[in-house]
Amino acid sequence: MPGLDGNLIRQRLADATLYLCTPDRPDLAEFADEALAGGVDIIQLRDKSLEAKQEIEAIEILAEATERHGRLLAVNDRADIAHAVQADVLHLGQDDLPVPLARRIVGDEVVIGRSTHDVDQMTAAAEEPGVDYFCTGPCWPTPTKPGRPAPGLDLVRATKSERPWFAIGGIDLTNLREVLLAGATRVVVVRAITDAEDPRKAAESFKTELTS
Ligand SMILES: Cc1ncc(COP(=O)(O)OP(=O)(O)O)c(N)n1
Ligand SMILES: Cc1nc(C(=O)O)sc1CCOP(=O)(O)O
Ligand SMILES: [Mg+2]
Repeated sequence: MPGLDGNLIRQRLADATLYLCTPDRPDLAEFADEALAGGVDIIQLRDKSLEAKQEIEAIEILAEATERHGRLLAVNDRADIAHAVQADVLHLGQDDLPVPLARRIVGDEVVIGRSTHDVDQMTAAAEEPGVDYFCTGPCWPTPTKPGRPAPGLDLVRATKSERPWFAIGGIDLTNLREVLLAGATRVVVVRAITDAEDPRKAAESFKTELTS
């Protein structure tokens, strides 16, 4: 099955407001289905404990769900896996593959995103050729990324870009308003949906606030 056309991927990215990263879990198919039904626009398998074979198996579960819901599938860190599974999105942090090298592997159709943690990184990601979107964070220190210092909402306030960008880190339904007031219009979350008793309802609540 061929991957999605790059223009369609970029259109979906432009419209995306809610991005979910999830580890593998026993109920991954059902969880992804609920989160996507609730309005998650992009879903990424983020699980550092998996070997490549298990990672691909989990990504294939997400691929089935994102295709059915017409949403985007993201792969973290691994350009080779993103290419092999025909993912829509590859996400790269500051210590991951340089963007030009990743582009050689995934080609031009796939959207590439970057993590940024200070104003210099954010400014670079807003300009760097080959970057389609970037994230700024963490907004608050988060156990999901232990040891990563949080630039906080000051970085969100400093961010201005024509490129789509997402705030990340420690965001939940109790502080989402603050993130939006600081200037973000898109967010990435992990625990706020992965730990929710009802992931569909949690995603719906995010979407309601993000789109109102
Ligand atoms: C959408 C999104 N934003 C940020 C990250 C973090 O990337 P990175 O800094 O490379 O850290 P790891 O996730 O690889 O631990 C992300 N994965 N996705
Ligand atoms: C994976 C990740 N990257 C971050 C960054 O700042 O780049 S913060 C983060 C974890 C976000 O998890 P939660 O929503 O559970 O706080
Ligand atoms: Mg990474």
